[in-house]
Amino acid sequence: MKGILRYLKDYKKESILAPLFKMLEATFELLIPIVMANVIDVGIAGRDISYVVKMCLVMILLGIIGLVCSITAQYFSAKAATGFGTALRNDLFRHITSLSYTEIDNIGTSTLLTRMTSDTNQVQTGVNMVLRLFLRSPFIVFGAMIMSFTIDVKSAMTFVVTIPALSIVVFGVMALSIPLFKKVQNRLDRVTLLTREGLEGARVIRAFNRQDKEFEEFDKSTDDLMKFQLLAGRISAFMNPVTYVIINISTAAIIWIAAGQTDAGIITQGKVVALVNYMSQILVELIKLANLIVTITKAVACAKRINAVMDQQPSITDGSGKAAGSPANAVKVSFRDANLRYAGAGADSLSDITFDVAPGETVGIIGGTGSGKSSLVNMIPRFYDASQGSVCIDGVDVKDYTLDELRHKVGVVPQKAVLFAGTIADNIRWGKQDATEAEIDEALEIAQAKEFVDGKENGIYFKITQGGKNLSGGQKQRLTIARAVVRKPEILILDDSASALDFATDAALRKAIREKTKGMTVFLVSQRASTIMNSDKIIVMDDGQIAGIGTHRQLLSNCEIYREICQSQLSEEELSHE
Ligand SMILES: Nc1ncnc2c1ncn2[C@@H]1O[C@H](COP(=O)(O)OP(=O)(O)OP(=O)(O)O)[C@@H](O)[C@H]1O
Repeated sequence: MKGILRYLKDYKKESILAPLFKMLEATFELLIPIVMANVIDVGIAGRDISYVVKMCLVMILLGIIGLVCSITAQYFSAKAATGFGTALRNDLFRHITSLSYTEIDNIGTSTLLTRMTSDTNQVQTGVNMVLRLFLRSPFIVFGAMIMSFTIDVKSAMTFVVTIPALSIVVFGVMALSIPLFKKVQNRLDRVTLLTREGLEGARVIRAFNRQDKEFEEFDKSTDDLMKFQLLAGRISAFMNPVTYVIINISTAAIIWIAAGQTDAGIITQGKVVALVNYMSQILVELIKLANLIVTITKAVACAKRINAVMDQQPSITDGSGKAAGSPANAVKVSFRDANLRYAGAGADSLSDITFDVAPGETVGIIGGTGSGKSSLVNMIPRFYDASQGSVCIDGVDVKDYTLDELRHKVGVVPQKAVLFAGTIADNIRWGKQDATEAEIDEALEIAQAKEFVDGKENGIYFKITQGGKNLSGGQKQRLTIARAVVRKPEILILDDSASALDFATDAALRKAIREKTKGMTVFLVSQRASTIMNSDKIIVMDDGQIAGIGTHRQLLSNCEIYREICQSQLSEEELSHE
């Protein structure tokens, strides 16, 4: 929590003024029972109507001043808390975007979403409540006690018994409910996770007719959440009757003792009413204090969860940058005895990967599912780092480039086509911010997307909805290819990114890449032999290892796995193709 409070640094003035105005409001509140006592003792006892009216006006004035102080305090605390929330959210988002794939895999996107939304909101609410109440409530409790002692020590002794008794009930209930609130929070996380999965996977759920099953699971988790919420609610509900019993007994005790004191002529009737008023003020503030502590506990728990994300350092960081401007090399990309073990995995997903790629070469990577094709290409832009061995571009270890330099050199089209809400042009310009319309057109042409984009209303200014839902799978894939190509990277990686294209479009795409991106080194990952068979070099992956490297023809004669893949997919004619 302490670390997180640094986000209040720009709101020092508001963070001081909010509690001060709350204290001022409390001071006026503490004066009201005294004025009331005077109304009774002087005005009513002496039948002095003008005094009663005067004192009532004083009370109204005190009320108005109190209200102004309260509104001012609310303004400052809201300003500080929302400013704090915004700064925290921005920093957290910036931090999350700096994390590497490994950390994001470990934490999980659903958890990150909860940290960014409900956890930050909870901390923000905590800050708001603390600024308003952490001085005010104790101030009223002690202030009311002191005022009571100045009225009459004997009667005020009731407070010495009542306040600890009330505190035990209020804080006891709080102690019981805090662990329950934590459980409620965890159940809420589960409901959020299921909601997210349910919404994201709505189409798959319907396709597999899993609605009932999914609803059953959702129902179970909301029931579970309700069970703990009810339990926490029941315990909290227990607080009111018990505190009111204590307060009523104490009020009776005060009236009993104070009546004796009044009979003895030590205090007046008005003072008795003031004592009773102080008693109610204390009760209200103790309840507020207990709620404040519950809110603080929740906020601290959420702050710890946010801090745990903040403490995660990106495992992949900038290199020295000395590699910038490294001279063109006879070898564009080279892997040397590279191994990759994912965090938490028991074994290497890739081992002993060694190969060289010359500038301008097209490299096909083929193999069964899970054989390590994506893992291999993901090491080039450093989405994951080699656990052993090295990966070099232009003779320089990828770890020596700054991430900016590296990601400039390498264009990646991932397996899953992800587009963002905005126009087609906006999405293509992710690849190159200042791309002209002609450059966008050229990229679309290479990606075989020009025809369908021209057919859309407004062409490149056609609006894509969230996640590209108004485009087909193949259209989305082609736009993600155009987005990578527009930058004209030195190395282009297509990770099974033409899987939704028909054979003719796939062939036209490869032809365009070959002809129009001369000098670009291209990695084509695919499970289709026809996609990679014309590559300058083909790498056959099997169980995380290279099973063969060569041209189509060489591999047909010397790589059993490649031959099997081809025999299952290609015609006799293609099998004999050179
Ligand atoms: N982020 C990850 N964390 C842990 N293990 C992973 C991760 N990504 C991949 N793996 C594991 O590494 C192995 C290789 O996976 P990879 O995705 O590289 O295979 P692939 O050949 O590209 O498969 P496909 O053709 O199905 O995409 C698999 O056993 C997979 O379970």
